[in-house]
Amino acid sequence: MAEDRAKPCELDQEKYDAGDNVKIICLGDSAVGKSKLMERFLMDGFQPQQLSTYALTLYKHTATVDGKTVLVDFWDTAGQERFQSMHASYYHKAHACIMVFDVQRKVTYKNLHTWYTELREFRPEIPCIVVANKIDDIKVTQKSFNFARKFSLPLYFVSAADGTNVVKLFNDAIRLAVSYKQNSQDFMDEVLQELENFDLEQKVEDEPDQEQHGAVEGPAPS
Ligand SMILES: Nc1nc2c(ncn2[C@@H]2O[C@H](COP(=O)(O)OP(=O)(O)OP(=O)(O)O)[C@@H](O)[C@H]2O)c(=O)[nH]1
Ligand SMILES: [Mg+2]
Repeated sequence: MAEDRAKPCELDQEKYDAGDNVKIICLGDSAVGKSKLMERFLMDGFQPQQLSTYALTLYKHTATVDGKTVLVDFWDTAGQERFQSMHASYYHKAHACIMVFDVQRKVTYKNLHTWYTELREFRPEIPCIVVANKIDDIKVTQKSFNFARKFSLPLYFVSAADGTNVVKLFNDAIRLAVSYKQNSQDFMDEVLQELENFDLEQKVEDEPDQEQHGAVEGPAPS
């Protein structure tokens, strides 16, 4: 097993052009739970392969979309906050992006702007899902996070710790990636529409009249 892990992974970008292979990248500050989310989803058969490049993990996954087998490469990285940006090759030929923040740390939410700006520099059109992770520990509502709405991005409330919405998140990300590769926006529209009516299942409901206030980024109490 140790031998497998030690093997460098072949970074052959050409393979992403082939057939039904898609590349999905994960962005977000350190410790928001990117790796834990991937591990949660891929637990029954994931194969992390350490690349020779530091701190980059490639998770291989096989999915079935509309009866067809799709090979998915999930790209995960660590410690970006030290460099504040990713190398261009990380974005190269990505078909979808999962952008994670930690609902317990506001700074990780604020930094979504930086991540999103960089993503769009390299990949202006790929589907991007915003992920509010760690909802197991805290009561949150959709209204608290306007970023996704502002950019018309789907927003998922998840927990890598208890598994809430993790399978849905990754399956939808895969479908979006495949859909993007096939040059169709249909599934993106479907997801956005579905999430418009998305209620935080069994989570706290806000009073209806708070809905119009939107953002919660008020000044910190002195
Ligand atoms: N309560 C709770 N803790 C979580 C959840 N997901 C991750 N964590 C914890 O958050 C910490 C960071 O998780 P990682 O998955 O390593 O974070 P990361 O985004 O991969 O961080 P880097 O690799 O440094 O970029 C760990 O201590 C996890 O146990 C979650 O859903 N709920
Ligand atoms: Mg990590």
